[in-house]
Amino acid sequence: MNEFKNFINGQWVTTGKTFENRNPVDNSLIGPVYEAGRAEVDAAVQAARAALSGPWAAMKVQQRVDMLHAIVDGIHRRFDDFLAAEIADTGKPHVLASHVDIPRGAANFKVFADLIRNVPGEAFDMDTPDNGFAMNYSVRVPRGVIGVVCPWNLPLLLMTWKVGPALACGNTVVVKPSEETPATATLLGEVMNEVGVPPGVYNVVHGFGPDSAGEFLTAHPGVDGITFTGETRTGEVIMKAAAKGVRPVSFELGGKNPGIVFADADFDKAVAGIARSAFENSGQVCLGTERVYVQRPIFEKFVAALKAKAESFKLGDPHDHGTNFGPLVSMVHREKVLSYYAKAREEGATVVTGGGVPDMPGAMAEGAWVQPTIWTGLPQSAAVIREEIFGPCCHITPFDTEEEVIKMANDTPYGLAATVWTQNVGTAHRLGKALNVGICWINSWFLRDLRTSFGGAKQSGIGREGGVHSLEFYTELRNVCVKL
Ligand SMILES: NC(=O)C1=CN([C@@H]2O[C@H](COP(=O)(O)OP(=O)(O)OC[C@H]3O[C@@H](n4cnc5c(N)ncnc54)[C@H](O)[C@@H]3O)[C@@H](O)[C@H]2O)C=CC1
Ligand SMILES: O=C(O)/C=C/C=C(\O)C(=O)O
Repeated sequence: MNEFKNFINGQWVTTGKTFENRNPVDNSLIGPVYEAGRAEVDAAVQAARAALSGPWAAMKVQQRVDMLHAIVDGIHRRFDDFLAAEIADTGKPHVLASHVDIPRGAANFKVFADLIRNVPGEAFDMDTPDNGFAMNYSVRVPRGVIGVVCPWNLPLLLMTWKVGPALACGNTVVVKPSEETPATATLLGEVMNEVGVPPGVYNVVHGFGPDSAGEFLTAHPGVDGITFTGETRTGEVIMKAAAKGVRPVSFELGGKNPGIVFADADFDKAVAGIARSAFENSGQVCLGTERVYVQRPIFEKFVAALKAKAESFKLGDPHDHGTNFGPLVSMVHREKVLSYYAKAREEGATVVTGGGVPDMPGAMAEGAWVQPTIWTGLPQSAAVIREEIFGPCCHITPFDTEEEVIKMANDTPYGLAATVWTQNVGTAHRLGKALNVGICWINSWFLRDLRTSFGGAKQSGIGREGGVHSLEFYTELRNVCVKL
């Protein structure tokens, strides 16, 4: 049995209180997690603050870059350990975790190590009233101690997406992984020690949100900035905590993302693309598609083709390389998703496929499984078209004109991502401009260049991360004006 300790100042810390980490494949116990109380969170923040003026601060940029590359190598060296930990915590299939989660966990350090060595500053000469001149130039300094609050859907990927740039910029971090997925953040602590990252630079505190480690961390006055991915309502609570002391936040929040398929799209690619965006990671991706709009001439054919895709997924043991569909993250989350499956039926949806719990063999019958599900026939006001479900399901609505579909796609408080399928270049560019989202994919989905901006419009987030945009949050930009 594994146990999951807090990682504070380079040391493994237990506490008097534990909670259970369970494997959603069969609801079996993975092991206990030591919940951090106020004292442990305080110790982690103090350690992170002390590390800001220790050997970490004294490192030249190139030394920090080398250290980040050592972390990349460390993750690759322990690839199988990370893979096993992520699969156990989430139930996600081997094929997904080995191609997406763990490689991206390493890449998130590499991209920011490369960036920080190459990023230019700004400089302005100016004339002065005494006929002299002055020179202005910018320097970027670390923001300080960063509180990193993470979700469970892509645990290593999303945590390192924040920790990578934070460390590249010279900050120190206190990470609060999701209570559902404590393993890979903990394992990363071992890598940090193995490669010689100074104590206090990377800390991990385990626990829940309210009245637990999440709240204690985000309310802690020693935290200089908070980066968070998760539900919009949680973002509101964290923002209130951050208001005390006027600490900046960077948020990537919920979504209700549209997928739009025009009649001129490459049909097979569009079906495969929407199948991925609706069902990958069992629909537990904030960028995923839960609202599909298909132009009327191909509507029936598209519904039938997506149904066939949904019914072709292989559910089963995530370690089996043929499995491409896993359970939801927990029994609690399954209750939420199944409540929407019931709501869709109550609201009069046509259930094209799925809508319930699959028949799983043996111990897997105890796991958090749901069927991939497709609905049609509901009005835009229906709950499953308006609210984030975060499950493997989508509703498909027909549309006639570009104007009509833009209106429907934008009719949501969210604005994270969209995926549009068309072969008409004009349509593609017009949609790219008209959809009120942070990320618009054309003829693709989740195609990530880590140098690009990433984040959400409206209630889907605050700020952008990725490439140089991450520097805006993880550094203070200082202007130095020298009168010459
Ligand atoms: N990437 C995304 O956009 C994600 C969205 N979700 C959505 O959120 C729903 C609920 O999932 P949860 O895991 O409960 O998301 P959540 O937003 O409640 O939790 C995310 C993280 O925030 C922490 N947290 C919760 N309340 C907090 C508080 N008051 N102060 C500080 N930290 C706090 C949690 O412990 C966890 O580490 C899902 O059903 C899904 O709809 C969930 C996970 C990821
Ligand atoms: O590629 C990324 O950086 C992030 C992808 C997915 C999410 O942010 C999410 O599901 O929350």
